[in-house]
Amino acid sequence: MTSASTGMYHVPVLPKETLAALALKPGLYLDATVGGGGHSRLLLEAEPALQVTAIDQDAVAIASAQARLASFGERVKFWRGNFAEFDPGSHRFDGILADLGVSSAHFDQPQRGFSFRHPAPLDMRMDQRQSLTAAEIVNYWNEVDLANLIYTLGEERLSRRIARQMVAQRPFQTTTDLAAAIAGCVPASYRHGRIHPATRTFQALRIAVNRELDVLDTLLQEAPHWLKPKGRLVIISFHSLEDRRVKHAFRASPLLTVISKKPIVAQPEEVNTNPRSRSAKLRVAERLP
Ligand SMILES: C[S@@+](CC[C@H](N)C(=O)[O-])C[C@H]1O[C@@H](n2cnc3c(N)ncnc32)[C@H](O)[C@@H]1O
Repeated sequence: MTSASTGMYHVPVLPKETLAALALKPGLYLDATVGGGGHSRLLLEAEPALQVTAIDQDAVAIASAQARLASFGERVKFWRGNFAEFDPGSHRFDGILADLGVSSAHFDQPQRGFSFRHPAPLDMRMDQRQSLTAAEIVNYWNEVDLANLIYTLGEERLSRRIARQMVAQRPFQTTTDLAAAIAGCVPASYRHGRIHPATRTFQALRIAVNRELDVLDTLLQEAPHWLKPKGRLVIISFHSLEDRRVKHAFRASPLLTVISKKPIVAQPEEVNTNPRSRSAKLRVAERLP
């Protein structure tokens, strides 16, 4: 699907696995990360007596999902904001889905600054109402804090060297300038590796700008309370920092029983057609009766 209004498109990962994990039935579901509406659409099509509350903090994503899900009318309600700040009021859900992180649509909008393949301001905010941007971190944080950030959130072993280079060459205006500086300070073997040498640093910046681990912790704490008895909580994550948190929170929650002992991953056919699925890990838990 390409939405005429926004051009946003997102192929949902683990589609069959997500539907199975949610154990769909007539009722109310929460899509905490509606994005382009791919997963919500699958849910709405699979079960005609199902309704969805759809959340996204990104205005472009909400507009795109509204266009994509328009045909379902009143069966979908939208809320723009961070899932960590969502208040369900008196509603309780039969299932909650969170497909974490950024969507391919974010990378398809070069001006948002998520990609180092196109020159753009160092932005990286999913919610453009917030004030912290990647430019502020890159241009104002001290070297030690930058190195720690790149090491912990990017799992980048050359974090110190990259931080030193960033401080020496700043201020940076654009994504491509920053990526070139990083590529220029790493050994040649690293430059010719499987991924671009700036990939992990960009991941770290994005996670920090959007406080992705903090808001995930809040969601993992709150979401079990938003479920009906036997309601399902399904989280799809894309790196080990997130997956570890999901695993531990599910185990530690007195309200949940773990359904997936091991994370569910994509089949080779899906990885071949949707590269984003390669690192997807789905975990599912159920609210105790
Ligand atoms: C991977 S995409 C979801 C794609 C969606 N499942 C689909 O099939 O189209 C993640 C979306 O969640 C949003 N998002 C990420 N973290 C969020 C948060 N803490 N609160 C609200 N929305 C968030 C992003 O803006 C993005 O649009």
